[in-house]
Amino acid sequence: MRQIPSALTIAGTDPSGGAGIQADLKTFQELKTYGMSVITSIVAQNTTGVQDVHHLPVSMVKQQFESILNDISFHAFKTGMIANVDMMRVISEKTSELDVPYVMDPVMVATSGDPLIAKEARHFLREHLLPLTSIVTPNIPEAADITGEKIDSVEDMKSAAEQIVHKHGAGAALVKGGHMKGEAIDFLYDGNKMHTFSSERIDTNNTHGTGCTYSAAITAFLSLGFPLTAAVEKAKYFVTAAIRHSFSLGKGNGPTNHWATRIEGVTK
Ligand SMILES: Nc1ncnc2c1ncn2[C@@H]1O[C@H](COP(=O)(O)OP(=O)(O)O)[C@@H](O)[C@H]1O
Ligand SMILES: Cc1ncc(COP(=O)(O)OP(=O)(O)O)c(N)n1
Repeated sequence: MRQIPSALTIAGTDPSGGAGIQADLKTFQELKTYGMSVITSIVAQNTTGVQDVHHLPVSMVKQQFESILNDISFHAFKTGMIANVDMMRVISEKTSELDVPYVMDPVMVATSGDPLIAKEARHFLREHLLPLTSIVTPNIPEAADITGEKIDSVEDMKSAAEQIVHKHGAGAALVKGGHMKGEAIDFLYDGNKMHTFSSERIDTNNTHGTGCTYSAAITAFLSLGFPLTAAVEKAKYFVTAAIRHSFSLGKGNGPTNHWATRIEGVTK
């Protein structure tokens, strides 16, 4: 008998519930995956931006991770906001001992423009964490930061995806086109082949937490046993439905709607 699918997220919090750990756990739940979490930073944020951040001591991040590792196994895990090099070092040490798919959302800056990780942490992420991933899911500014090259076209997106795998050692790279105009096109390069996932662009500003939700959905589908390309295809469908049913909340960019994806039958 297969165990209940389970997944872990290592990330920061969002009290308004649209991004971070909260979005990840809602996504796992919708996709019938038992969710667990290691909190890296407590972020005071809402739909308008980030008001304050408290990074947990690295010993506490390590202890949370060990509490899980010493007791429970899981089928896949993801990382989101990892604020500094000390936290990244601990996470990379533990990750190199694991043998389950690792999905990295290389969170750097919130859509509001507020930085979420230290500048010097970007270098560590690129050098030490990326090579441990099964897949990394950068948006366009994040992909440009990793490769050091501008991304202005779909050709640039594809080239970034290839470089992130061949030059920087990621297992696979999904470069997301949410920040481009026109269709919402993402490119997955798996080391051999380029795959394209596209949807119509939905006319909404309520996209807070889309990257978190997408990477959490990929993690959930991997924990359910789907191969990588199928997991991304299903996750794209899931995040598109969540954006289609996104709603106004607060004074800024509202969240995607994890629950409403049931309306479209994504989670059957
Ligand atoms: N307005 C939109 N309509 C449809 N899909 C979108 C829209 N905005 C973003 N997406 C999709 O949501 C996912 C998250 O992408 P993106 O916004 O680039 O990431 P992030 O939230 O990390 O900045 C991608 O699949 C992207 O194509
Ligand atoms: C705690 C935390 N982690 C990540 C983000 C960024 O979320 P993302 O899904 O990239 O989308 P935006 O919220 O930036 O639209 C965050 N805000 N908080």
